[in-house]
Amino acid sequence: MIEASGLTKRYGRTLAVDDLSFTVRPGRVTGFLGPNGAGKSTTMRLALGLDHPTSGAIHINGRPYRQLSHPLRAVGALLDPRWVHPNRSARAHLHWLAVAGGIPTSRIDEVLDLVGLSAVAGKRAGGYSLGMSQRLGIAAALLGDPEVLLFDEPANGLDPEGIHWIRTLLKNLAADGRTVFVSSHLLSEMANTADDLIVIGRGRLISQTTTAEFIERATKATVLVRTPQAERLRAVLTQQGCGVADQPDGALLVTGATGEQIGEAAAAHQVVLHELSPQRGSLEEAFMQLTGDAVEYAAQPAGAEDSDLLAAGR
Ligand SMILES: Nc1ncnc2c1ncn2[C@@H]1O[C@H](COP(=O)(O)OP(=O)(O)OP(=O)(O)O)[C@@H](O)[C@H]1O
Repeated sequence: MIEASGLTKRYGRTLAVDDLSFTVRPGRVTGFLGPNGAGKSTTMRLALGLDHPTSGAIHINGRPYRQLSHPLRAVGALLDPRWVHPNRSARAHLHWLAVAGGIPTSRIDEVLDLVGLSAVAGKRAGGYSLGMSQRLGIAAALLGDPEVLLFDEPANGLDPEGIHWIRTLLKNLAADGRTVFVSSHLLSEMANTADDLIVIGRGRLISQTTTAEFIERATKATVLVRTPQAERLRAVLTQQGCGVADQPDGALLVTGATGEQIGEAAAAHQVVLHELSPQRGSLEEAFMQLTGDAVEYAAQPAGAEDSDLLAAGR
């Protein structure tokens, strides 16, 4: 369990984390979402005792990180995959961590196997790709077989097969009863993996819900209607309090009623329908609607990557 209460971190004039309160429960994957610069990494660093809150607190299993008696066995974290000494092999790096953390060295081969690095475990980490470094970082996080796991953007640098692998791993870790807290600036990545979502923007909490509720609430349901009697239907629906917007091709986009309700209203007023199709906003739209005003860095459209465009709320 991870609990933040009134967590605040100020760097000079920047309020990186602003009065955040949330709970991350065991047995579930919790996605920690927000555009670039929202304060996700800062929150994770505060959780791991790598920085001090300006005010408020973040506790792991009821205590601040620094007061945990066996921190490596209680919490595993992947923050920056590139912090490994470049001349050290994956095996040597994990050996060093195991000895320092009082973890049996027999665990090294288990975690190397788990992350698929056994074949390259003797090679120097400086030659690893970003994806391999991510896997080594995840191996290090799992070394102490911890109950609580924090991963900062774990899919960074992974290819599609690697992304699928990390999704399955996160779900399995949660199914074991662990607390799994994973940051990402991409909602699409989290929507398939996370059971719960904590969404922040400019350091503040925007929403904490289950992923299903978030999607349901944030995507505004609309119904696309085609009829040769558009004016008549518009009058009927407007009278019932629906929103009706004209589409360039003559169709109507209706809000405030389900397809069923629109169909029944049309039948009651003898309006012929040619099409009645419920629309669902995309997850990215939902995320952008929620975080659009909370964007720290607005990317330039020219040459910007998709992820930057998303983060910039475009
Ligand atoms: N050590 C620091 N000194 C000064 N400002 C900092 C420091 N660390 C973070 N910040 C600022 O705090 C804010 C939040 O940054 P943070 O890295 O936590 O966001 P993030 O959500 O993790 O973003 P990203 O997705 O880009 O990693 C940003 O404005 C950042 O510039």
